[in-house]
Amino acid sequence: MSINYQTILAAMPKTLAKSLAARLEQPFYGQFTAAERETLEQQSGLVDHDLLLALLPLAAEFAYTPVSGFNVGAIAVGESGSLYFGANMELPQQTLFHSVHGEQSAISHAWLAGEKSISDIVVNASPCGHCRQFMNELTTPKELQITLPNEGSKSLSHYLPYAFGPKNLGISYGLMSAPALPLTIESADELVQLALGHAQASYAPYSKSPAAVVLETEDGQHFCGRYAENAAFNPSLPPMQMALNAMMLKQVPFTSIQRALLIEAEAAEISQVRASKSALTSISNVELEVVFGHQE
Ligand SMILES: O=c1ccn([C@H]2C[C@H](O)[C@@H](CO)O2)c(=O)[nH]1
Ligand SMILES: [Zn+2]
Repeated sequence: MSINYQTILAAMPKTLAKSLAARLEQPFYGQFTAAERETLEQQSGLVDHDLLLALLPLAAEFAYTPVSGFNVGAIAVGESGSLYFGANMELPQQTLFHSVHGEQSAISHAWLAGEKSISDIVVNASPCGHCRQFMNELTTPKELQITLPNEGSKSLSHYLPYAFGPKNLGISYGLMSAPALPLTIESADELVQLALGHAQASYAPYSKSPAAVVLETEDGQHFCGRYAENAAFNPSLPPMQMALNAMMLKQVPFTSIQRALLIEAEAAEISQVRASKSALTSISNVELEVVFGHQE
């Protein structure tokens, strides 16, 4: 997991490569603030979607694809104007449903960074049906713009007509804009408290089963994943996948995990325990710790 920036920069427009090279001398974790985006625009002469499209090869470099070797890069624009990279992730020797798509990765990146909505998704391949359905959970299908290299910008409604979504199941809010879920745990363990906050912020309007994962590395870094449910159920993104994807975006090897914690609600409708264990065992020997909270 280490990116060879030189090769990527060499294939980019010269003005952008120069501007990026200066920025990449600092640590870079697939995120540009609105101010950094403006600097890139000014220095490269590429604006709006042209800049985002030109950045996609860099986003795709973050992918981990031991099965397909097909790297998808995506960029989500948050309401703050910040840019969030996303890339697809496959787990080695695992059934394919553990995979995270590039679009899901960019959206969860923005969500974990505190964004409440997304205006644009720019991606280097046409979003698959699963991703269109995942994005429809954001409940802004008319406003959400999808931009592809040769297709310009079109709304999600264009890509997903006759959509099935939260409203069909009586839910009026959506992913990134949902009320917090009630969950309590009495514990002085900092990792438990961190995971608890993410479980309360997780999105589970259909199963009412909040869940979050925190992965701790040997050098004390924490990577969090919140459960992101979907009205069509199968495109739901499990918390373990989101946490592993956060590690991937920061280019931290999975072998550095020293603690893995899952929090969910006692006696909840559904459980993430077995799926989380099965995902974790494909990349780590660490035993999953499970802590149950109480839903009031
Ligand atoms: O919209 C799409 C379509 C596919 N993929 C990924 C999933 C898998 O890792 C690889 C091959 O399908 O590409 C995405 O990330 N987004
Ligand atoms: Zn997809």
